[in-house]
Amino acid sequence: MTTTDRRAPRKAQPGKAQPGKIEEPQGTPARRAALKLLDAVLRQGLPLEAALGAANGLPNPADRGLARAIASEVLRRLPDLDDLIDSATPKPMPDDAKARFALRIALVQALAMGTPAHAAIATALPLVDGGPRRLVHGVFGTLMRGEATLPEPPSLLPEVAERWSLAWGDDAIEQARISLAARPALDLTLADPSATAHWAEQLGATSLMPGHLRLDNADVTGLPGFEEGAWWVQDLSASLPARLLGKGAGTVLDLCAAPGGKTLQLAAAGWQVTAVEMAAKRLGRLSENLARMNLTADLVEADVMQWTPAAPADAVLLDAPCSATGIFRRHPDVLHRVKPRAIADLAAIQAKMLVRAARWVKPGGRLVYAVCSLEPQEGEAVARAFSLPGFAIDPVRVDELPAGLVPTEEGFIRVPPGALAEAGGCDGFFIVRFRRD
Ligand SMILES: C[S@@+](CC[C@H](N)C(=O)[O-])C[C@H]1O[C@@H](n2cnc3c(N)ncnc32)[C@H](O)[C@@H]1O
Repeated sequence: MTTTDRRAPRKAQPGKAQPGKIEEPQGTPARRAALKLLDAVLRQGLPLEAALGAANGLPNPADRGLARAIASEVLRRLPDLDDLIDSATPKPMPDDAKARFALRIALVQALAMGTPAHAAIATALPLVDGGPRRLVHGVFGTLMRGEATLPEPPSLLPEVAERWSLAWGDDAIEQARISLAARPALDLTLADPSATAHWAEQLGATSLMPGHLRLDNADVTGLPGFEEGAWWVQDLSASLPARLLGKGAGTVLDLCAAPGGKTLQLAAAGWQVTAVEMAAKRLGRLSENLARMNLTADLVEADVMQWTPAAPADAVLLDAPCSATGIFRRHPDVLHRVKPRAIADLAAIQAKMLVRAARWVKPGGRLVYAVCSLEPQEGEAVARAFSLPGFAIDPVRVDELPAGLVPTEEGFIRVPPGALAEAGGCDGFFIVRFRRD
């Protein structure tokens, strides 16, 4: 971790203390915010990104960054942290006990983030003020004295390991654990793939296929090419669906479009794009992204399940709303929030959306369906169940993929956990392309 707070907790300054109010150690507000974030994800089922806006009104950006880093690290290591806590408590603490949250926050810092143990516990204890401070202090002390460690790589939540082991095999579980520990690289997509070598040199990046660059995480806005709109941030896997439609050949409907990585790709490839998105705020971001890149698309704020285009299109890309379990490396909250029931509900919506999208494809046109999900119910099962007359799978060719990825026997792209691990990995994805007679 790079965002740590190694400052020892400081006592309140004498002149500033308010009568009757116990001053908190410096650093506690960030831990309090981390607690709120974890509560929002684990108890309310909110995405961490959504909780970040709602849950912490911290004025200091460094504190906000620290709160987010602590919460993310807890989510990466939750099963292992809980095993440690359970090994040191006389009777099991409820999952949602504040004491358990405080211990998770203190332990993850001391054992995985390089925070000195005394600072980790001193800043976490106020989270249980008026409650079991002695218990929290005692459990933390026992574990520290016993030189407790967290396993590397972190363990997956048992229910996720079971689900993915059934879908992708035990080796994929090991790979998923390794990718959970690693910090994903920063991937960029170039507006002009023919300039890949030029930008790779400018940015000191590697490239896994034309139009793709990979570099260590960096301050994006400070990189060469940002201002002039030479590239945008997009995981390699997320760039594959739009690539399957090739160079612009008429009109394309980009359904469920924001924040617009695929809209940008399609517009840059010369398509006449209509981007449909129902979330107004996200559509605003798409519009800003287009402006920075100096690209154009018709933007429609609408629910794909209600909206109908004025005319069919030469191509339709449906990047359907999904569980997003494929992006667990950057967003470990998905591992905890996404339950089998939600996956089944999403799969039902995706199947309906795909049929709707298909009706808007001109004869001779193509349809791409994609989800950033590692759940076969949302990917393979939706593709196999799709049976509109006149449509057939247009199998993906190996030369359309980065070296190391191959299409499945059915012609799908399935990016499982651990794909391209030696090159730095990529998000889990499912993609299928159909052609209409
Ligand atoms: C996976 S994200 C899309 C990512 C996007 N295609 C990109 O490349 O940047 C799914 C998007 O679908 C939108 N969405 C969900 N249900 C929708 C619906 N019924 N109609 C339109 N948009 C929808 C969500 O607001 C979200 O922005």
